[in-house]
Amino acid sequence: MADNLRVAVIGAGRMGADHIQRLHTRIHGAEVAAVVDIDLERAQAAVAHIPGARAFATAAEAYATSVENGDVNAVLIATPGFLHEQALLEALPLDIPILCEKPLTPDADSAWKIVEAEVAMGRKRIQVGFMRRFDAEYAQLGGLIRSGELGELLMLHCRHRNPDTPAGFTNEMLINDSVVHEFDVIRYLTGEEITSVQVRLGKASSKAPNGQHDPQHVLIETSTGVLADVEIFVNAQFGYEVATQAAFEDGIVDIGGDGGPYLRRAGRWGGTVTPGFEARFGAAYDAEIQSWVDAALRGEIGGPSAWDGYATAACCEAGVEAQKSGEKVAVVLRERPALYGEGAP
Ligand SMILES: NC(=O)c1ccc[n+]([C@@H]2O[C@H](COP(=O)([O-])OP(=O)(O)OC[C@H]3O[C@@H](n4cnc5c(N)ncnc54)[C@H](O)[C@@H]3O)[C@@H](O)[C@H]2O)c1
Ligand SMILES: O[C@H]1[C@H](O)[C@@H](O)[C@H](O)[C@@H](O)[C@H]1O
Repeated sequence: MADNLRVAVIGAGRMGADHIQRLHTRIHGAEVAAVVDIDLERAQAAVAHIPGARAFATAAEAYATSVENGDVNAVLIATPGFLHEQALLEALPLDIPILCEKPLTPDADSAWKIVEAEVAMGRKRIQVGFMRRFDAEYAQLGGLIRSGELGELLMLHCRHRNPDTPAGFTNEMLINDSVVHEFDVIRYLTGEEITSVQVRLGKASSKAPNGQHDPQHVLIETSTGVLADVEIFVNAQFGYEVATQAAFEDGIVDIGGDGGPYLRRAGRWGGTVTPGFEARFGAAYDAEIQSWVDAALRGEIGGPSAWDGYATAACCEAGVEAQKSGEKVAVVLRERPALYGEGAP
């Protein structure tokens, strides 16, 4: 096993660039060896300040000789979600560690193909970028749920608000690019699979680009009947907010509220609004990628697996169907392969 991960980052857009920076400056045991972007100039700009790193327009070129000679021994996929299936099927046969940004893929069938390909290899190579599992407050809430000190968890009320959406963000992506985080974190917090999803469309914001009905109200049920509601509001203008209130038999817990300094100045009080996911989850991304690197150097994965990617993709598929029908749609999962063990998600 290598003592250093030499990572090829596929996709140098907003998230890829953030991961490149983190791998280059803050993560121990890893370096950026190659950056691939269909926009070659963007890849070149991304490697300009990283000695030894090379830029390519396609993953195939980056893998061609460099995997064989050890120049590249890990892959981080940060292309848009609808391209992950192709990127994963190209990277998996290399039999090297893969961090795939969420979603694994946007729908259940394509995600299952990835699970099948990994199962055929016989070892877990894919970690999915559900970084909320590495956020300190979500981890504390998970600890409280598992400890039982507030009794049983009964309900979760989730707010997921983004300032605006990038070009090409579709109505389906409110579910399979955004609510996919809640699907994963609800599974992680409760330790249960999700059994149904319903979506209610109410009054829409005039700020939502054509084709998007924003906000939406998503109702989720887990296998023991924990109910979660999510306000997904991706053109909320004011800033970024991801917060959850958990109702227990013996108490209420809030996480993700505005933090930071509370300022009083010139007759006013308040603080600053979080502008985006980089600021809200910066520490969680660092912890997530460090965990991936540490585990990869031991030949393991250090976070959510392809099974988690598949289970959430099945929820997304149900959610997209529910957007259209307004009905409660059941989430039916295939049998969990032995490779992914048993027990909590
Ligand atoms: N975990 C999180 O909180 C979080 C935050 C943002 C984005 N993401 C995820 O990261 C991924 C990328 O999102 P983004 O916001 O950076 O998107 P983006 O559009 O900013 O960047 C995507 C990049 O991929 C490149 N690209 C497109 N097709 C390519 C191909 N075939 N080969 C190589 N490069 C190609 C584009 O040129 C672009 O530079 C998505 O899966 C998204 O869901 C996760
Ligand atoms: O890709 C982004 C990212 O995953 C953010 O964490 C989420 O808040 C956004 O809704 C999504 O579009």
